[in-house]
Amino acid sequence: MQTKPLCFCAAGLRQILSDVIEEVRRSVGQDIDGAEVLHSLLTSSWLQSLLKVYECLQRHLRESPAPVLDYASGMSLQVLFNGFTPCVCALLSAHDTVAQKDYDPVLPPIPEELPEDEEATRIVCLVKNNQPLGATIKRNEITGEIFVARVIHGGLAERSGLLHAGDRVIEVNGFCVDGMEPEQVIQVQACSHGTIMFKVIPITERPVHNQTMLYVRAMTDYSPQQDPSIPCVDAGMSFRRGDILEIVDQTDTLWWQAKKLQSNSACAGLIPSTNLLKRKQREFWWSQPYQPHACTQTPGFRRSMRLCRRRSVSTTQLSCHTRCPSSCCSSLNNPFEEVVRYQRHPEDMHRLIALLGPSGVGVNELRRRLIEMNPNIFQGAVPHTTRAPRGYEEFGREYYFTSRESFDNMIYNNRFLEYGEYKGSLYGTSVDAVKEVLNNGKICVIDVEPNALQSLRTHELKAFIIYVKPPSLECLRTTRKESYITTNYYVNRPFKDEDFQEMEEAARKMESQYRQYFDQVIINDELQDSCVQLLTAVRRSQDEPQWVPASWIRPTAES
Ligand SMILES: Nc1ncnc2c1ncn2[C@@H]1O[C@H](COP(=O)(O)OP(=O)(O)OP(=O)(O)O)[C@@H](O)[C@H]1O
Repeated sequence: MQTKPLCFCAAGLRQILSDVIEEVRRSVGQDIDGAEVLHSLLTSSWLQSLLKVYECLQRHLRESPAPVLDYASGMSLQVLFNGFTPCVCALLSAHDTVAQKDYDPVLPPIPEELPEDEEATRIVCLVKNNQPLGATIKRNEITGEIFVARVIHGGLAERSGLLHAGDRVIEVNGFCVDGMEPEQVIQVQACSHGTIMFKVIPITERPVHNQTMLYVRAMTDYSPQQDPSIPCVDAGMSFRRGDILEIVDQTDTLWWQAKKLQSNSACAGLIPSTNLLKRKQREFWWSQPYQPHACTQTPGFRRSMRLCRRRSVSTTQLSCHTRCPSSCCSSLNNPFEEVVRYQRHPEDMHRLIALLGPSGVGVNELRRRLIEMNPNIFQGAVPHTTRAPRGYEEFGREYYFTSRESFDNMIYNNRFLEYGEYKGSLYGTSVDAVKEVLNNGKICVIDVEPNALQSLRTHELKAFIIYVKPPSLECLRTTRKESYITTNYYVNRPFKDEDFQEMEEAARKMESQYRQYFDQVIINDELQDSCVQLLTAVRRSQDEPQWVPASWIRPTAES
């Protein structure tokens, strides 16, 4: 191979590389062992990119900007005199900082007296810049030694790569911490503002963690401020039901590290693990005085006769344990629901659209308008009833008229998403009625009571749940001036202030219990705007990736 003088200018490097490639290419032709692999390596795009980066750096070194003056701040007085703003003075001062290369943090000198077992210790200096350290400590109660308990993902300590869980801390800012309480150690480190120096004995064998990516939907609320058992309140992360969390570390069986998807913080926070949260919830549940089951206190029964759903929940015989998704039971079972990103394939069945909201908010109005907008695309599900058909009604159009016996059979076989009794007749929306619409390639739009949510959230229907929320009282008064409310007695009358207050109260309860299931919230202020929002949400649900329970996609996985 021909050799060239080693020249580190970019063009020289590129020349060397192309010579080498040419040489290797010839060897490929001669069938020399390994030449093919080498050739593909040298021609790989990443090597070319690396070379480009190198070229850029070289160019920057050659053309590095030179300071205009050594001390430009001297011009400030002149600038001020001429009426320029302090911003210009600040610019000049920044110029000087760069010109004098005065931007490196000033670190304290490394102590001269190093202990004999010097190899075992490490001095770590971190520039805090008002950020939290991103590590927690613990004390060995027998020896009094202080250890790094955990390093928070994305925090200062982790980014430095110098502190690890299990490292023994000997000194902080020159203070020996052996025998100190963790709170005292925190006090010492809290006192330092610029830099902080640790003397540590690094852990000898750092465990290797193969963390898999895990995303969950919180099914409960959590606040570190209200949890006396959290190892470090400041490192804790609060979350609300419905938040999507990325679990970044499950090393500790009790305290996980997580990031909130909606937040743009690079730093993770501590949250209780599933098992710990379950334990806390059980303890809390047992500590509460007896209250009637929340499932029997469903807020805001609807007044309209949509399926007569308002109807006595007591007659629906729904088993709370299997069906009620409210916070009182299902979150006790599972405080986190594993979720995955799901994008419906254009050839797959559409996702079921389910609307819910407090009575009178306009769920039915919005549903009706959506279907009217394009009946070829949107359709409701035909309900079943045991009542006799009226003159104008047709089987399969208004209702599927059925005998009490076959209705009971359907209940027994779990074929209803929801059902209830009104004036001695049974009414219900069946899974098959929904599937019939979906199988015809249409988007099925139904409105439901919160009790039905669990039965909609299945692999089969993949319901997208839209919560219709009332706007402020003020806005309700102005937007509903011309509207009529349907009362329990089928009387239409104008809305009163009490109706709005009742609606807001029902909304508050519904949100506090079921928020975790809402895929979208629409505030129904101006009807026209709400319709547009609904249409957009429905389109997004069908065409854009959404978070759905992992069990829908991997039906065998535990959700
Ligand atoms: N944004 C809005 N602005 C003005 N009027 C509205 C708006 N939304 C709904 N309405 C009117 O409010 C009344 C109640 O609406 P709707 O029947 O849809 O309520 P609902 O949520 O289905 O509750 P219920 O089941 O108890 O009837 C209707 O007269 C409807 O036209």
